[in-house]
Amino acid sequence: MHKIQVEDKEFEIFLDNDIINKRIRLMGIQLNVDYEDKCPLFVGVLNGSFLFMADLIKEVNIPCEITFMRVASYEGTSSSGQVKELIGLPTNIEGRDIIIVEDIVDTGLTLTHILKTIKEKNPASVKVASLLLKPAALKYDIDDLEYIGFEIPNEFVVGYGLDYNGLGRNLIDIYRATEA
Ligand SMILES: O=P(O)(O)OC[C@H]1O[C@H](OP(=O)(O)OP(=O)(O)O)[C@H](O)[C@@H]1O
Ligand code: HPA
Repeated sequence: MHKIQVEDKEFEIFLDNDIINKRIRLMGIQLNVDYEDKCPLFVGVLNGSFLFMADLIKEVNIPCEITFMRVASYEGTSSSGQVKELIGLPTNIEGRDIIIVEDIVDTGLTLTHILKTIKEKNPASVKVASLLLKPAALKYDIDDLEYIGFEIPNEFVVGYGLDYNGLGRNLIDIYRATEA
């Protein structure tokens, strides 16, 4: 089993880059079908979504626009319970079809906050594309989670944009912590 160390934590390989890219290709195909004849605005949630957004958008061949917002709630491996909006939405989104792009939905706190902010601005529609979802960790009901790459167990993961204390985002594969 391929193991790595990030700061004080040991991780083992969980999803390799090949599997991630195959799944993203399928997600792109689904988006091309669902948004045919539309021009959606992809809203990436920084920092974690930057690699997923880059790879997903390469699979999208309909007209579309891309923007980013930045929020933060995690300290180490746990949610602080508060979502800080560090960079807000720069674009007028009234009447637009919005696709929020997240790397992971864990407790759902971040997404709940983002959905509320976005819906207040009267978009035509809002859906979420998240590479990862931890169903067992969800504490909020989220109806708009339309495109999920992988449902994963309630374990801390790192790599492919996801960090542990700011480290590990550059790993091309996704790893899981070997212990809590
Ligand atoms: O469902 P939740 O429990 O809210 O967790 C999910 C959020 O946590 C991570 O962001 P983080 O706050 O760590 O910021 P980052 O994207 O800069 O890593 C991740 O990118 C999601 O946005
Ligand atoms: O498992 C995780 N890993 C990295 N960042 C996260 N943010 C929420 N859950 C996670």
